[in-house]
Amino acid sequence: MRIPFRKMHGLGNDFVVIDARERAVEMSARRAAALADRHTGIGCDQLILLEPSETADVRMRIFNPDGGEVEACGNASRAVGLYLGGDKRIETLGGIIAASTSDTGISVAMGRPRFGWDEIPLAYPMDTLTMPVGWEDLVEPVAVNVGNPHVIFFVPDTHSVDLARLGPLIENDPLFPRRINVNVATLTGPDALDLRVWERAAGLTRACGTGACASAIAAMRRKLTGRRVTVTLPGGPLVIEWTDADEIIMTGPATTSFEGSFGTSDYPA
Ligand SMILES: N[C@@H](CCC[C@H](N)C(=O)O)C(=O)O
Repeated sequence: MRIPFRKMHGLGNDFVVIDARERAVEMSARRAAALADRHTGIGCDQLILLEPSETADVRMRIFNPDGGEVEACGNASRAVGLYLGGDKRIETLGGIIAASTSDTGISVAMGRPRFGWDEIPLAYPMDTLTMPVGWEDLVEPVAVNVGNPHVIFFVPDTHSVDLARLGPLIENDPLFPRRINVNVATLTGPDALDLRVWERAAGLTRACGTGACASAIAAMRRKLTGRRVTVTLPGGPLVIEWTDADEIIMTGPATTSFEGSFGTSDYPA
């Protein structure tokens, strides 16, 4: 049997999107990891499975390239918004989010940020606005959960950080019982950040939508910026707003690259 898929990306953060709303597709960690493999599979940063939902218009399941299922993916949310069109409520493990398309791009209401040490989660209590921890030159980060867990370091220049080496050390530190996405951010203007992200289980990516949300919220909490910030990633910019209703709104592009199909016997569940 063959399963159709759509290859999409948001600012170069790329996805294999499988629409399983009409016909169920069994997804195991083994199958997700095999499909995501860039050498022997289709290749992607995350695999996205769309299923029927009882609480929203669609259920979006997100698998990292190691096959682990996770709570949130900002760039994939915009890609799914583009694919479905119009205004859609999307159920995720991190909560219900809402995507809408307009001339300026795709906006997603990503939910509320959480700051409690046990909501990140961290292994033990501490201040999440100025964490009393460090890894070499990366010190005193902010921790924010925007559906998934993030830690944000404000640095003088994101490009001078060896994120390929430090990212996995921090991601797998016992301080983070569910591991962590690692962000390094630089303030480049009154409401502008540069950002690079080491994604949990995916490594360095061209862009991370939830990383942009978490870093913008961290900058706002530290009073470095106003409540609407442009975050520029290696793949391009996203606009992040934190509304008075405590909702994070992310706006940016999404693109379809191509459509194809794979054989279930080539990628056993
Ligand atoms: N690329 C994503 C984040 C995907 C999930 C992340 N790797 C995690 O494990 O939490 C985004 O655009 O937000």
